[in-house]
Amino acid sequence: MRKARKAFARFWPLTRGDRRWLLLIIGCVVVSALAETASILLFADLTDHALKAGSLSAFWGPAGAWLGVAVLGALVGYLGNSLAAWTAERFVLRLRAHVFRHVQRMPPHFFQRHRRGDLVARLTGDVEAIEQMVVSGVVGTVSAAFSAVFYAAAALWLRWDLALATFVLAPVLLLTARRFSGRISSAARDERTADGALTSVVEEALGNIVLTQAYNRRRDEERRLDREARAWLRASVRGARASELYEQFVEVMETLCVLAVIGLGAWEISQDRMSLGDLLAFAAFLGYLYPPVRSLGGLGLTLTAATAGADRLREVLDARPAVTDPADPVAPWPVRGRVSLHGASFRYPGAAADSLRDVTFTAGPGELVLVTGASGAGKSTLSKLLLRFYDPDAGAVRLDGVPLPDLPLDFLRENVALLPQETLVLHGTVRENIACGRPGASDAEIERAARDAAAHDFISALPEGYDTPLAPGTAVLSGGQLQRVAIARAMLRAAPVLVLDEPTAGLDALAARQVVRPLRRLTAGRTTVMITHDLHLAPDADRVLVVEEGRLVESGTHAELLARGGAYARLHGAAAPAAPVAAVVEAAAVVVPIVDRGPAPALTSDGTSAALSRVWP
Ligand SMILES: Nc1ncnc2c1ncn2[C@@H]1O[C@H](COP(=O)(O)OP(=O)(O)OP(=O)(O)O)[C@@H](O)[C@H]1O
Repeated sequence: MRKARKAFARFWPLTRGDRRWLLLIIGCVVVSALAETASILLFADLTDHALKAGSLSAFWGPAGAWLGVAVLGALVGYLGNSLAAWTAERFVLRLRAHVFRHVQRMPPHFFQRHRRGDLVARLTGDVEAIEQMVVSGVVGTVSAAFSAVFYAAAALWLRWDLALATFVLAPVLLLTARRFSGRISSAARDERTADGALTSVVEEALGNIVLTQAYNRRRDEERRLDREARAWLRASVRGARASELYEQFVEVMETLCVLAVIGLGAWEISQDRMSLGDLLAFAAFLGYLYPPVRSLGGLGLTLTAATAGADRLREVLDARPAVTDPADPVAPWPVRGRVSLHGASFRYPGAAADSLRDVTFTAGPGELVLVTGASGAGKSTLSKLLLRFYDPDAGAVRLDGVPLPDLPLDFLRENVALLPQETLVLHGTVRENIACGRPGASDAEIERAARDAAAHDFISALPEGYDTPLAPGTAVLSGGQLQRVAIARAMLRAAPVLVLDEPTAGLDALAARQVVRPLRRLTAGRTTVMITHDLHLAPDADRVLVVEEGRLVESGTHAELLARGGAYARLHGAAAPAAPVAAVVEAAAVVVPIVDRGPAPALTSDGTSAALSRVWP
């Protein structure tokens, strides 16, 4: 119960703005309960004066009043119930937006540690479970409490001694509900967790469909789904059984009570101490009294089920973003594009070792700095510090000499553009995918960016041109074409600083070559930090930095570092076998005009023969 109170206190503030509607709903509930009480009393009147006496003239008065009360009750009930549904859905909308806003600010490692499907389940099922507690729960409890009080008062007014005799049932109902709530709560928690796991399996299997089909993993995925579905089934059946057992127990108790009332009533009538109308009205009040008492008893059950959802949402909401906007930000200025790291060290939360150690370097306006190193050396981590996905644990990262934590995040990311390793596609047309670099850009600007990115020709050749719809995971464009769309997006952004994370990764030699020229155009005149294994771009760089196990071990031009014969020379030597092929492709491209021939083929084992076969078909 303490947990439920805590969960309630956490989410109740989100009803701000709707509380007057909640009051109105409760008002409607009270009027409805009053109308119901009045109609039962009118029914008693009709029984005693019209039915028993067989008098039609005694019928019209109470019948008219009953109809009036019924119509009023119906109108108010309709208004209250519609308002309640509207308020509940608004709450769900607001809570989901709140959680989504929070999740969107989470650092990259959060998404590596939470399964996507589980996050989806939290944003859907768990959000609704909390609504059951906070909005429907409050309305339900208040209305049940009011109804119970009215019907109990009416029963007491009719025959207080009979009423008291039947009220002994209430504590029995409440105690039973308490006993059941533990069982239902644990089943609800298991069900919510299983729901998250189930969504994750479906999401992961569909996301990996190529791997699943190519490696005949369909049976394994089906087995995984079956395992999670069975866990869900077990929890859900366990919960349903406990609820059903409780319901049926209450049902039997109520029957016992009604029988007792009829027995006592028959005896009272035989002694002439009660009229038939009064007995029927009394039985009706009891009949009306049980559902609200039952729902008050069941409130604990709803609360425990909702608490399970609240726990899962709290876990997400309590995760703190790695970085936040400064309380007192530096005023924006026209950025020149000098980025620097000063003794920066960084360890991912929960990791055993530093991913970057004491890294210092500066990239001046217009410079191209290439960062290379073995896999896992810490290159991508460097890009995360430059974009301020994380702050370093020691040292500082600066833009034009200003520490990044002093800048508004939006301003920083307007001025430092990232071209990430994976080509990211938004749900929208090709035009919208480019325009998101600078919302509000004109069609002419979008087309100019596409031309500069060598993307205009293949976009125009698409059946719907710039209006071709794209979506994450769809294969309308090849990897190289998508990369050029991403370059066009970055062109449009026109940020003074660019961070390119492996811009040619995952592309075959020909596709890689097709993005080199657009990349050169993109980086011209901007400060560029290019993270890459592809050392063919190194001679173009003003400086090459070599990272090894999180440390900056070498810095200099391509020629200087080769002459030094150190880490860079070793990396260059390791990359050497690919060089002649790339050179051949480059040379061939001068003779054979490069045209887009549809999606790039998958990389061959040596990453080269596919490219060659496309140049010399
Ligand atoms: N979320 C994370 N939590 C813990 N450790 C991480 C996380 N992300 C990366 N690391 C670790 O940090 C180190 C540097 O990783 P990083 O991705 O920066 O390497 P990289 O040089 O870009 O590698 P690659 O060239 O393969 O992309 C690695 O040892 C990696 O295991």
